[in-house]
Amino acid sequence: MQIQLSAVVPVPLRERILQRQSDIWNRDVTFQPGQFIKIKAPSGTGKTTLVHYLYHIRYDYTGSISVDGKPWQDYNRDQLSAIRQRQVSVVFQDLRLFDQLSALENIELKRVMDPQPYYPQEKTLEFAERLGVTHVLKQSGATLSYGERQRIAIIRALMQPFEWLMMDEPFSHLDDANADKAARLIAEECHARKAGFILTDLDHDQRFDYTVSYLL
Ligand SMILES: Nc1ncnc2c1ncn2[C@@H]1O[C@H](COP(=O)(O)OP(=O)(O)OP(=O)(O)O)[C@@H](O)[C@H]1O
Repeated sequence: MQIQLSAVVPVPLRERILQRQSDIWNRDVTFQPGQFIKIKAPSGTGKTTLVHYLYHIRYDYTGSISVDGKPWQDYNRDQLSAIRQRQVSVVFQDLRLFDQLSALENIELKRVMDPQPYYPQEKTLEFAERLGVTHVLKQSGATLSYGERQRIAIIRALMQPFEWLMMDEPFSHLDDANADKAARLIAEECHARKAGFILTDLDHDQRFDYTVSYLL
């Protein structure tokens, strides 16, 4: 799945963005299948905005974003839902866990609604063990620490099929050892599926072997 950005400029940020250099905003950029893409973005330059545009849950921009040659706007609701079920997985900066569900239920929610789940439930337990969150699986989302929430959201994203995995500052509340463990797992899963990976971060993340690095 190829993603093409053509002269994308967020409407609310137009003035600010056009005053500075960016490798992404107002440029023509193509993300090729399987690429590992680093997007370094100083605070407030629109990192989260970009991830929302790429997942097509926000559309207040000029220019266009095309997926396999077709603008996001031309996909209907069923097609978008199928893409989010099987082709694009995301970890938002605000993680979007349900407070009233347990950590395990949060991970399982999307998988159990999938008629052809990509992985069996045992995989959740294996990933939780690898990321050191087995002991919190029964805890409610509301009681998890932020670092635990990040690891649960990462596991949830890995449990579904994807051709692109997008993560918005996924390690911001993890210490180096835990971030390294999560990065190893993410890289393994992306490579096994020949999937592309897009990571946005404030700094120069060095945990992945990136194909290309952009400044937002
Ligand atoms: N709908 C909107 N209307 C006006 N301004 C907005 C809107 N959405 C976002 N902004 C502004 O756009 C800028 C970029 O927001 P965004 O959340 O994408 O930043 P970010 O780069 O992810 O920042 P951070 O690193 O702080 O998370 C911010 O200054 C924000 O206040």
